[in-house]
Amino acid sequence: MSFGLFNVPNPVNEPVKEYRPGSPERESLKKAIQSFRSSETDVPMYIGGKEVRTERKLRISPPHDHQHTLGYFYEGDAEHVEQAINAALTAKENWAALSWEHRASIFLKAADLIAGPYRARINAATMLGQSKNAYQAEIDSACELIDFLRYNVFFATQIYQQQPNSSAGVWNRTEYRPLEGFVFALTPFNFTAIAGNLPTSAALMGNTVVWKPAYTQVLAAKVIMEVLLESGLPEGVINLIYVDGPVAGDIIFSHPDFAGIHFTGSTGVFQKIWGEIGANIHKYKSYPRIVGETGGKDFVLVHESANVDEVATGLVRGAFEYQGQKCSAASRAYIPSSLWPAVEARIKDFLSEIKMGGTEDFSNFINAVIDERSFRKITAYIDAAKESDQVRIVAGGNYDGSKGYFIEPTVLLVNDPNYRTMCEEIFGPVLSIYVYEPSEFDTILDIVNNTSPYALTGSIFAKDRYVIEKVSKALQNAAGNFYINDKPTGAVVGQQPFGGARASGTNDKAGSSLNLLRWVSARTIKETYVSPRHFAYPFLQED
Ligand SMILES: NC(=O)c1ccc[n+]([C@@H]2O[C@H](COP(=O)([O-])OP(=O)(O)OC[C@H]3O[C@@H](n4cnc5c(N)ncnc54)[C@H](O)[C@@H]3O)[C@@H](O)[C@H]2O)c1
Ligand SMILES: N[C@@H](CCC=O)C(=O)O
Repeated sequence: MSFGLFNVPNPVNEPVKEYRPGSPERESLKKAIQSFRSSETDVPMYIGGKEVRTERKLRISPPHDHQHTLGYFYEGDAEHVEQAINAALTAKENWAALSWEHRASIFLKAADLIAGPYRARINAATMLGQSKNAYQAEIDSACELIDFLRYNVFFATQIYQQQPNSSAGVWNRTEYRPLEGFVFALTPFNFTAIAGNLPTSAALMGNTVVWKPAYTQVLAAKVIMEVLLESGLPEGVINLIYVDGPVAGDIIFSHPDFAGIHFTGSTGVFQKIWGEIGANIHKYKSYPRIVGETGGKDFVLVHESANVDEVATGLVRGAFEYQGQKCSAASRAYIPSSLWPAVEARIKDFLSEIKMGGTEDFSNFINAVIDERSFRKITAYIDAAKESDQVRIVAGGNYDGSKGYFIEPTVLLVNDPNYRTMCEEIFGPVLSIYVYEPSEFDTILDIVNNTSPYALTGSIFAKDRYVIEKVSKALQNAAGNFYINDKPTGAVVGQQPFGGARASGTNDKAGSSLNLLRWVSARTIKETYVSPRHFAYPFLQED
């Protein structure tokens, strides 16, 4: 019960710490890394507030040092999926009835815990478990997750404040109920912030959740759960299970109380899930909300008026930060022949300065790709490019999976703008470049627009304002996040709401009120103060 219309603290983006040598944040991060490396972390499932362990213990290892054991997690089966659904449904009534400010307080506290006492621990878990360097981990698992938690509370209040007009004698109200049933959060390996945001955004709006992360992200997922429990999240509100995706899907997508899926991952998996939900539609009590942000083939279009250093920097950061394992990564670039020799030289300069290795050595910019499956998939593209007479390897091209899954940042120059690495999502450190004649610029716009089924992110580098406007219009549907004179990655919560269209997802913009709206079902209430007491209209009376 609330006796006040409360204002929430105004959110501001969490400042990114720099981890310079000698800084206190660097020291505490190194200690947290050492602590994870020197012991084996036990990673149970969390169902109905209880830690659940099974006979099936699976090893967790750093992608950059796959022989080392960081700990073990416990794989569940169909029974654990059922238990998690039941726990979510049991918790639903009390959670949905809790005043919004108390729900909000739990997530605001979680943000403060990550900003403070858990910062080093969640960053270290992400660095070791997902092979992200300190700076990339700080941006993701600390700052972006903190921002999601704080901004979502603010956006929730904006939604609750949206109320209808009322004419005389009437009070109209809208209440934003949680969905009936439970929400399934299915999260990817590459962003700890996304893993945290997908279950918590739905829970903030009063839903209860079954959360299944990627197996390669469970170490940081455990830290998220520790934070939520310390924040006072009641049992059963978010239930974290480690179950094979299709096993979980079979049960969840045929359950009558399935109310929605909050998904981030590959396009293929999302399309399969959408098909399953469609086939089962008659089984559900409500039409489930389907929210999915998926793959990309993100472009950088360079005009001859662009600055070479800005282009080369945007390409190297955009393509190779976190080994290119960002849905937003610059993976195809179109460069005018007039600029290409200078851009090529600058990219090679930059790449010669880049070091590759484990995340424990803070001087490494490039670390390992996530697992052996990804390593094989990415290196198969590189091997095929080496064999092809349509491709010249401009930089990189070497790899070594013996200690960790290391792949050099690789730049391919292709002579066909439809060569497969210009069209398909590789999700690794591979950038493909097509060099065009400046006179062909309009043709290139069509090619950028039509080469891939995706429409996630893209950017234009140009100084000519007429060109910038022309490209912005021509590529209006080619990207959900469009950048001018910047790399196509690095969206910040509250500043660049994130998501793509076409095959890249439902574009429900994580980190905005648009996303939170998907987790509520509005009820309109009309109250009439003096109700009519007879059916007849006044005009029926005789003159
Ligand atoms: N658009 C975005 O905002 C965004 C952000 C991050 C990642 N991504 C995309 O995610 C992908 C990389 O992440 P990933 O490799 O973890 O993705 P993925 O699709 O392999 O896995 C995502 C989740 O789905 C589960 N899953 C896999 N197959 C399943 C099935 N058949 N049924 C049910 N669940 C299943 C996985 O276990 C994981 O939890 C890339 O394609 C990337 O572009 C998109
Ligand atoms: N939001 C992130 C990408 C998340 C996908 O992997 C960015 O904008 O770079």
